[in-house]
Amino acid sequence: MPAQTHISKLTLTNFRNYAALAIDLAPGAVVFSGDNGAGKTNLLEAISLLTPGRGLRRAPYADVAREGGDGGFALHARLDGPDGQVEIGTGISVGEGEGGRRVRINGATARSAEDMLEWLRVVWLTPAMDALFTGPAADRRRFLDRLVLAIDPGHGQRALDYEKAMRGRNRLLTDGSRDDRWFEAIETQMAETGVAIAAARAELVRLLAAMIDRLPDTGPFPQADISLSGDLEAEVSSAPAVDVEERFRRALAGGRDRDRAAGRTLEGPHRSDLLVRHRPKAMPAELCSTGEQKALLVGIVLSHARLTGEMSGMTPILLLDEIAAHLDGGRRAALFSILEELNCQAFMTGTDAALFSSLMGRAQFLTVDHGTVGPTEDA
Ligand SMILES: Nc1ncnc2c1ncn2[C@@H]1O[C@H](COP(=O)(O)OP(=O)(O)OP(=O)(O)O)[C@@H](O)[C@H]1O
Repeated sequence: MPAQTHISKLTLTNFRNYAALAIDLAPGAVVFSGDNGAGKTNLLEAISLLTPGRGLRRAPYADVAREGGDGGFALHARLDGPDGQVEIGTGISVGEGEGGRRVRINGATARSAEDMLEWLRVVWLTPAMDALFTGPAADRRRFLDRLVLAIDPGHGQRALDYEKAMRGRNRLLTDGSRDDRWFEAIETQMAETGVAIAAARAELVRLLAAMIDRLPDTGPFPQADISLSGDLEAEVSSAPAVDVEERFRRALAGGRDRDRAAGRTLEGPHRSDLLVRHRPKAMPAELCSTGEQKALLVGIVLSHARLTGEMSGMTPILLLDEIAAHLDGGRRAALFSILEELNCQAFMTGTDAALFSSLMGRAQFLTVDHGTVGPTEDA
């Protein structure tokens, strides 16, 4: 079993509705309760920004800096892990723009945000993800690419590199460029990164499917069958990557006229989709009821947490926003016992602490009240 990593102290400065906050946190389950708009999700968002990317709301940094503050914000966590304590911090300073996020680890400036993954993994589930199965494929690709970080911390950068190259190609297409050498250079890069993306996704799906199989088949969180729709993802599972790269590069070169007419690149990993089926019902997830979709998603996210722990050797921090509201009593109890088995620090939010009453004595209960956080009185 992976060693537990948990946040023992969290500090927020000028972040959302918090001017200055410092809270001590216990390992295991932590329940944030409070009124609507009190700042519960903001706390989870702060923790989610201790990983690369834009956090669980994908908000511009200008939005997360406190209104009425100086335009900057800072987040800081003390982690207790298998190798002792580590301090990680991030934020932007006054006057720095969107690209100005800094990361510090034990006081030293990190090379990139990816360095945080060496110390901390964060897995989240928010109400915004309720539309994952019915919403646009782009959301599922983004979800999938975040899952891949469990097995490959370099995946985020690779996805950015591919996007950048593809935008360059799309510009050539819409400009009507016939500069074959430019096209070749960009397409070679797209083939290389695109196939690496497809290979990482295919591997993630293979490993995650094995974790999902470990969910009890009659349990409250049904097993899902997951697969990928993309040609590249299918090809890399059965052919050497160099061959797939060459095939993709030729397809891009041969597809220039078609893509010129469309005004964009029509083939590549930016078009593939994560397909999810409810196994017991043998039905596509998007046709399931709202509650069934939520239960499927919880199963996938918990399986992903388990995979992250096994691959990285440290337990991820789980952020489960408004989780209790969506689950009946039986499912809540099942969730709590899986969380205990996973041995993760798990932050859960809700307007009503009573929904978590079965965790009494086994969790830290904190009340969030518009910029302050303190122990929940009747917990
Ligand atoms: N940049 C900001 N500066 C100051 N306050 C902000 C900023 N961004 C958001 N807020 C405030 O934060 C509050 C929302 O916090 P949050 O979304 O964490 O609430 P919540 O407790 O999760 O509520 P709910 O139960 O309704 O989901 C709102 O009152 C909002 O006005």
